[in-house]
Amino acid sequence: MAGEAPELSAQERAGRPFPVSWDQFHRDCRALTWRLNEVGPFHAVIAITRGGLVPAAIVARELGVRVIDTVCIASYDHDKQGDLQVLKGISEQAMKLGEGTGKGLLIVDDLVDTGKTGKLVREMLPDAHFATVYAKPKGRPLVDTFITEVSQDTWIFFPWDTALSYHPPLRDGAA
Ligand SMILES: O=P(O)(O)OC[C@H]1O[C@H](OP(=O)(O)OP(=O)(O)O)[C@H](O)[C@@H]1O
Ligand code: HPA
Ligand SMILES: [Mg+2]
Repeated sequence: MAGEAPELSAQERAGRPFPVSWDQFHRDCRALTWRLNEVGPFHAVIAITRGGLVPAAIVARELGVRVIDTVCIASYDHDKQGDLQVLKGISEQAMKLGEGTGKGLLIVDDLVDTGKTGKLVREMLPDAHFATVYAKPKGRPLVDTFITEVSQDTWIFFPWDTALSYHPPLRDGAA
């Protein structure tokens, strides 16, 4: 409709940028593993793709878990969330390892934001342990273990989505 304000993306609504470097991400994943080590052992890691693949690899390496499965979900088109689409479910083998309910399985994702993705996976594996590296308040109640909470109006920029670029100085003309 004419004159109607354009819909803001999640990133535009999220005023604060929170850039994360590879180093920082690796450190945060290791910190997550320290906590998870007290909860396990786990039979398998279930990565929520695609963002969960990176922390899942690091966590599985640290915990000595060699069985890694994926649940493939698409929801955000860049930074706008649409309907959740399950492109691939959990494998029969991993389901068996989790006794059909996810017992002894570790679900890993990079973050929870609204919690919609996490909720869907929890419904598939109600007894699994759900871990994320970062959590925003709306999604936080869904997560069993996480490392850093950021405010709901923060947008996390992951190292695989970003590149080094010039940043102008804060003060005009200081360049
Ligand atoms: O808590 P929510 O509001 O559901 O958002 C969190 C999910 O959104 C992102 O994934 P995305 O759907 O962008 O896909 P990707 O992992 O392939 O980037 C992120 O990796 C989480 O999986
Ligand atoms: N950063 C990157 N991807 C996301 C976020 C975020 O803050 N929220 C949902 N998907
Ligand atoms: Mg994701």
